[in-house]
Amino acid sequence: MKFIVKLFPEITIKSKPVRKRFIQRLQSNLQVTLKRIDNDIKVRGLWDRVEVELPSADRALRARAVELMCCTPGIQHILEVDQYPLGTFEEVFQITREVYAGQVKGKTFVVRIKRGGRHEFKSTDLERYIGGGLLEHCETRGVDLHNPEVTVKLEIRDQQLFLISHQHKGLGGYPLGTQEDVISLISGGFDSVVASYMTMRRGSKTHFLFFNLGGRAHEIGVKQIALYLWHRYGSAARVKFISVPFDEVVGEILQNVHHTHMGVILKRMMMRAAEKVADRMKLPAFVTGESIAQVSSQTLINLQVIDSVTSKLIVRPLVTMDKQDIIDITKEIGAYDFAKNIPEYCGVISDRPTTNAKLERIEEEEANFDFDVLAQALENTQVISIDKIVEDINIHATIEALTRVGENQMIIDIRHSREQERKPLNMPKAEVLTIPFFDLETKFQELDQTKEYLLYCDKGVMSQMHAQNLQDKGFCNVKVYRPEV
Ligand SMILES: Nc1ncnc2c1ncn2[C@@H]1O[C@H](COP(=O)(O)OP(=O)(O)OP(=O)(O)O)[C@@H](O)[C@H]1O
Repeated sequence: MKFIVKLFPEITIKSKPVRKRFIQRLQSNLQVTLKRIDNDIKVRGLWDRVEVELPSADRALRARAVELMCCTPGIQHILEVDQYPLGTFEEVFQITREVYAGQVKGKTFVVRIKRGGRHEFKSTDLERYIGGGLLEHCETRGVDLHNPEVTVKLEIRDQQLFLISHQHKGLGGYPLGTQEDVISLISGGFDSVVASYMTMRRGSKTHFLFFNLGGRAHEIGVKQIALYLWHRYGSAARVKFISVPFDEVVGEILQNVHHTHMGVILKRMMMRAAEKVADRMKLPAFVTGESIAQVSSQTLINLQVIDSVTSKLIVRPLVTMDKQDIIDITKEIGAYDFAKNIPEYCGVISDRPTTNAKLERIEEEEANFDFDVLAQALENTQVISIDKIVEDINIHATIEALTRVGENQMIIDIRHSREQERKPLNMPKAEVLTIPFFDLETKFQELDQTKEYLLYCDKGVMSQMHAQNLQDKGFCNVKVYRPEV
């Protein structure tokens, strides 16, 4: 089973050495991720494409490989290809008919052939032959050269015939690692999640920097979402998750800064800290999810005052985007339910925040701020490799995790319904409720509170976060269920 991976068109207009480097990177990214699903998958980078060959035609393997390639930056589309030795026109037609008969029935169609190498026929001759055959044998609605419902695609390279049976849309963008690394300031909300995704898609290894304003449950939630993004779109390269405890910085701001300036000053503190982190990692830029006027503090004047605190480049991929478009992207990339579920944790909720920050005034306010508090927060920064997040959360878990279900206990499977269908939790002896994590908080209150509930998810990360969250809200009858593996 073979795939032809077509490059994102912007790669093909690069100079020769740059294009070569990008193709090599795409090849190695695909190698890293595809080998995880089957060690015998072969990936070959060529001048105008990357070829991927699976060791078998197993359907599950094929589906996983397609899903993985569809989430890999740098790919325009993925062609699923069957390969045959090039025979006579009649043989080529018979093969084409076998693959396409069902697809062209009742539809208008066109045959398109791409040919490379020397042959004694023209592509148009073969297109006509096959088109005539399909017309005669397949109950089509006829040929339409301009707006066909189905395009029958063949490629001939030397003495090989490639028949494209399916086409999948790729992610576009540049192969991960072809652009400089960046650090994304991630709060777990819609905006920073989409901003992080956009820099990954554009080819930058994207590290995550989180300022913890809201305690352990917030941190687990943000780790979960960062892990999701990395796993799905960026796992060809390892990145860091950096967490800075910012509660005392917020406390210092609350005590010593006038309320109208708190928001801007908090962001300036974040930028100062981000600069130090970026310096340590020798990186030139960080990323935020701000967009003009989305909230009253995100005016151009305020953003300029925020920027002036650092010499690093602040990349704002969403700067002119509408909120609804941003939310739509989270749905497309599968991050909507995660982001929606992250509560607003910002402790610095300004009453009538300034929309017109003056640098002088901000600096006056900041003169009252004890910068040792910021230095201490930076001292306490934690850096972990993103692939160690699950381990880390489990090591530091504060909620008791049980391996068995006892009397008066019920399991709540909090996974997304997609996951529940894919891998049902089969426990005939226990009572299992299914409440996806995004409905949990509201539905939990309606449950019989004389019982104890054990939350279950795939890796034990979501269940820790939500159990913690419910306990913080005063529900003591909640624990985690983690079966032994
Ligand atoms: N706790 C945090 N940790 C890391 N970055 C943060 C944090 N809070 C805010 N940011 C960064 O600042 C940006 C603007 O945050 P703000 O809270 O003003 O807006 P927002 O629209 O709520 O953002 P988001 O939807 O990303 O939470 C965020 O997109 C993010 O990049």
